[in-house]
Amino acid sequence: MQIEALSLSNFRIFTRLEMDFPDRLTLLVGNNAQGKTSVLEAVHFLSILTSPLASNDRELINLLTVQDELPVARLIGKVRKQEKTHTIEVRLILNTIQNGSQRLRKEVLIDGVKKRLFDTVGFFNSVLFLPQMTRILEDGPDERRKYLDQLLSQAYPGYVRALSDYQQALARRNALLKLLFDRNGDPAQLDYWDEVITSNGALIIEARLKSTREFEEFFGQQYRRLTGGKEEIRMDYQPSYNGIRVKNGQAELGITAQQPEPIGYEEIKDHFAKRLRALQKEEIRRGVTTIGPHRDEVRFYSNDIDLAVYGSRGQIRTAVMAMKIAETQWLREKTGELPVLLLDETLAELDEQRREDLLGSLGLEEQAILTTTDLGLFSEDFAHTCRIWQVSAGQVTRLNRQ
Ligand SMILES: Nc1ncnc2c1ncn2[C@@H]1O[C@H](COP(=O)(O)OP(=O)(O)OP(=O)(O)O)[C@@H](O)[C@H]1O
Repeated sequence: MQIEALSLSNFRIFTRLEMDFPDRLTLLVGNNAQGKTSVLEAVHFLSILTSPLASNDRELINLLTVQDELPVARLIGKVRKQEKTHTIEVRLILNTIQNGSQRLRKEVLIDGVKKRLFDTVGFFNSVLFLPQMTRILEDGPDERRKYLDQLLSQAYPGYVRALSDYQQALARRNALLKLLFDRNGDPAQLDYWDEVITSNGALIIEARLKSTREFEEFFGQQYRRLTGGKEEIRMDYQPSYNGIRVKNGQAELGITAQQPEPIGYEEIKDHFAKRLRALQKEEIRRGVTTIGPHRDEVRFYSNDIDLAVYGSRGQIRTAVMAMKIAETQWLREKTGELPVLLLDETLAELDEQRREDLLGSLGLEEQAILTTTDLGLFSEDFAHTCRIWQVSAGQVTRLNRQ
């Protein structure tokens, strides 16, 4: 999998950008706040049609353009996949509706043909590493669920659709729970939404359980390698309907005793539905759905120590680096091709040995795009193997002939 060229208009700081990339290594050099990360963000956006850096897509539209009558940001990637070249075009269109408020519409075209968003996520694969991604391990369960969802959306067709249907149904079910409480209504009205929630929820949980187990192997190998064989990593997916709560890094028994983990779709759905029924009265009283994939947790343990609670800065940094390398390998297994690796300011965070390890393993097979404020972090030999672009105030200039 490769990206050959990128064209942006009105995306973030770029009113206009045209770039091309070689098969292997590209280095984006520039001072802070010039647009380097935004190039990586744009490439990754072509994979997952969302940005881990923005709370909503509107933020991605160039601020000056937002004043236009019909603001549009456009991203076009020429990508190579299974020996064929394709064009992915994404348009972010800010429509003003009757009451003056604005609504964002997202359109995707592959090779000039409009496609449904669900069908295009994961058409092109990339792995993005940002220094702030240590948050996946350090912050609350939301970050880890988001991480898993974005990873899985590239590998499992149908995952994004199940997630979107689940989220919509969840909002409707929560509204109905409140209504039933206020009006003392008939709880049988919940049956339809319970079916939608449990059928989509079971798909999501099944995919998450399965992929966590598969991914753990790749992750474990990389983590062992980066810690000189001293540390093991374990991932633990904890469905909320099992009633497990995690406190201070310890799994506690919650609403019910821990059930053996169901494995297949039917079993998960059945188990989830039973728990929902058992909790019905309580949920009507609280007006909220208390179990389901939106409340599930995934924990990471290094030598049985919960990294979110006890992980040192260095351990967490190493774990995230291992996680990203593992993602490329896991995605290769799922899709048959190596994804494009996007590394933002990665080297500044690493000690010299790890820096050399990483650079030594880069670009041998996959295509990688790296950013840096300091070209001095790279050896001359390494820099010679890269195409170097200078990024300055939303403009790019090619610095060498690579
Ligand atoms: N929607 C937008 N419209 C215009 N400018 C934006 C928009 N979103 C972000 N910016 C600007 O883009 C710049 C940040 O770009 P980016 O994060 O890509 O920089 P960078 O070169 O990676 O910097 P650093 O080295 O600090 O990470 C900032 O100046 C920011 O204000």
